[in-house]
Amino acid sequence: MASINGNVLAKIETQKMKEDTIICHDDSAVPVKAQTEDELHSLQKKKSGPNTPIKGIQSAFGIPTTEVERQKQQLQSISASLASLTRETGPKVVKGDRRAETPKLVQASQPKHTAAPNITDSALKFTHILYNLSPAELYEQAIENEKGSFITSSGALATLSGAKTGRSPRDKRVVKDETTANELWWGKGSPNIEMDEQTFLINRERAVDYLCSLEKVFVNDQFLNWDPNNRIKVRIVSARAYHSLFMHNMCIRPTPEELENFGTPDFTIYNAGKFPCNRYTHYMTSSTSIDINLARREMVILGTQYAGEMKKGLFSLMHYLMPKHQILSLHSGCNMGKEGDVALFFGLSGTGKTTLSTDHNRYLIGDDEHCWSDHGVSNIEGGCYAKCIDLSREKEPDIWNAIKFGTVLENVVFEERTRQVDYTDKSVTENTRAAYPIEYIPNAKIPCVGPHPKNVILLACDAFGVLPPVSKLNLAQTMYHFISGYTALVAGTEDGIKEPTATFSACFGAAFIMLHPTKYAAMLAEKMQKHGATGWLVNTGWSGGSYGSGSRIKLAYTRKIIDAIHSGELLKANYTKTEVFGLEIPTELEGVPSQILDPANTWPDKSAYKETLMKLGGLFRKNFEVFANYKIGADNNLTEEILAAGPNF
Ligand SMILES: Nc1ncnc2c1ncn2[C@@H]1O[C@H](COP(=O)(O)OP(=O)(O)O)[C@@H](O)[C@H]1O
Ligand SMILES: C=C(OP(=O)(O)O)C(=O)O
Ligand SMILES: [Ca+2]
Ligand SMILES: [Mn+2]
Repeated sequence: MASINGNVLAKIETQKMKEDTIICHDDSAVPVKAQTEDELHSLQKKKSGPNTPIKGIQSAFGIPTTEVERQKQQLQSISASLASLTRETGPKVVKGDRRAETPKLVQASQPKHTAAPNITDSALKFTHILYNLSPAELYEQAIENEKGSFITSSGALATLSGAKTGRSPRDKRVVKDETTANELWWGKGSPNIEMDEQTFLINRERAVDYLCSLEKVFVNDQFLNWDPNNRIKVRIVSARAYHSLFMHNMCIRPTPEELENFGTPDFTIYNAGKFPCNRYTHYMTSSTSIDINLARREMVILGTQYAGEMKKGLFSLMHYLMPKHQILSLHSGCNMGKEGDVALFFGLSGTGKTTLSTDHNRYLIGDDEHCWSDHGVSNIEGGCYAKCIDLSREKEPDIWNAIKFGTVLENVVFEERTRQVDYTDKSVTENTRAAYPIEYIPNAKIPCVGPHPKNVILLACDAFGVLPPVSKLNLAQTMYHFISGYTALVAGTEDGIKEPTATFSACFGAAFIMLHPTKYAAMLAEKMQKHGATGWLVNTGWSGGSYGSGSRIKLAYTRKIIDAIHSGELLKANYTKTEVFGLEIPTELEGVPSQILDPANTWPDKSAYKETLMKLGGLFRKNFEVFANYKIGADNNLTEEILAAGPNF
C-alpha cells in the first residue's frame, strides 16, 4: 500500500452508481470516429490525387494501368536517372519517406541480371524518393533533417547554404567535345572552362554515388520557359529539402495533369553539393565543380550548396539552346505596363533588375531570365530571387510581402525567440536572398509572357559616380554598353573606404553566356531595330562623388526616372550631350532634382570629377579592345558605329 511520510492513505471509496453516471464526460462534442491514436492521425490527411508523370499507359493486355503501376513507371524513370554508369543499372528506389505512417511502398522493378549478379551494397540498398513534394512537406523535411532550418515570424523557411554563400564562376566547367568545340565560346574572357567527357563522368558517378548512398533524395520535375513552343522539361535531383523548395519556387511548377504527361526530362541536374570533388580528378582546382554536359543534357554540382548555382546553370543551358532557334536569351528583368508596353532591365548582380522590375504600377513578367522570340518575351523561370540585405517594407513593399510561407530565405539572421528577421545583419553573408514563386508578387503577369519590348534599360551601379542617372542611347550606344556590361560595386567592408572596382561582363551576364557575346549582341540589335525599342542607360549607383564621398542615388529617384521612361515622358525631354561618354542626358525630369541629372554638377571637386570620368573612360576602352576584331550582325556599318559609340577623349 502506498504511503507518504508513513501515513497510510485513505482508500477511495467507489460506490456503485447508476449506468449513465459511471463515465465522466469531458465535453458534449461528438467523439472522434477512431479507436486508436493511429486511426485518429490517419483521419487528419485527405487522400491526394495521383502524382505521377505517366498518363494512361496501357498494360500489355490493354487494361489501363493502375495507380500502383503508374507509380512504378515513374520510379523506373527516376531509377534510370540515378543509375550508376559502372555498376548495376539503377538503385532500388521507393517512393515516400521511411518515417511516413503509410509508406507508399512502390518499388521500381529491377532488371534481371543474366550473368553473375553484380551485387554491391549499393545495389542492395533502397533510396527513398521524395518526388515533387509540396512546400509544406518540404518545410517538415527541412526542419527535421537540415540543421539551420527555421520558420521565420513571417512564415518563410530560413536556411543556410553552407560554406558557399554565392556562385563559384571559376569552378563552372563545360564538356568540350567535337560539337561544343565549334559551337561554344572558349578561351580568354569566356565563362566556359573546359573539361573532357571522361572527367565529367567521374564527377557524375561521384554525385550519383553520393545521392544514392543517402536515405532519401528529392526529385523535382518542372519546366523552364513560359513560351509553350520552347518549354524545357527539367529534373532536379538533390539531397536537401532546401534545394527542392528553392527549385519548386524558381522553376515553373507543373499542374497535376502536366506532371502526369511529363515523360522523360530534357535536362537533369544532379546536385550533390554537400559532397566535394577533389584535385586528384583531372581539371579540378578546388573542391567545387559545377559541370555541364550538353550532349548528355546533364549538370553535376559538387562542393557547393549555394542554390543559385542550379538556377544560373539552367540559364547557361538556355543561352545555348535558345539561340539555336533564333531566340535571344537575356539576363534581364521584365515588366509590362497597363497599355502592354514591355520594358527589359539588363544589369549585373546588384544593379536593380529585381528591385526595379518589381513595380507596383506594372505587371511583373520576371526578375532575371528571359527569352525574346519572334512572338515577344517570355520568362524562363517561375519565381524570383531577391536580395534581402537592408530590405525595407517602405521602399520595397512587394518583395517584403512576398517573404511569407513557402519562401526560401537564405543565410539571413533572425532574433532567436521571435524569429523576426534582421535584414541589416550581414553576419552570415551580405548576399542574403529570398526565393519565392512569382505569383507572390501581387501584379505578376501569369502566364509570364508579353509583347515585344518598347524600352531596353541598361542598369549600371556606378560606384565611381560619373555616369549620369539616366541617358538616352542610340542603337550603336546600346550595343556598345550591352557588350561592355559595366558595373562597379564596392565589396562590403568594414575596414575603411575601398576604391570601387569596375566589372565588365559581356551581355550583362558573361558568366552565363555560351556563345560569343557578339552573337547575342547582333540578335539584340536586330530585334530592337525591328521592333523600334529605345535603349536607356540608368546609373543606380553613386552621385555627387565616388563611393566614400558621394552617395547612392535614392531608389525613389531611380523609380521616377524609370516611370518617365515607361510613360514616354522622357522621350519628349530636352537633351544635352555629356563629355567623354557622349551620352544624351535630359535637362529636366519631374520628381528628380534637375542638378543631379548631370553628374558634373553634383561633384564638389570638379577636377576630381574629370579625373574619375577619364579613368572610367579608359577602363571602358581597355575592356572593349578584345571586341574590336569582331563583326556584329550582317551589316558592317553597325560594327563601325558600335566601335565609335564608346568614350571619346
Ligand atoms: N537607386 C537604386 N536603384 C536600384 N536599386 C537600389 C538603389 N539604391 C539601392 N538599391 C538596392 O540595390 C539592390 C539592387 O539589387 P537587385 O535588385 O537584387 O539587383 P539584381 O536583381 O540586378 O541583381 C537592392 O538591394 C536595392 O534595394
Ligand atoms: C542569382 C543571381 O542573380 P542576381 O544577383 O543577378 O539576382 C546570382 O548572381 O547568383
Ligand atoms: Ca542575375
Ligand atoms: Mn536579381
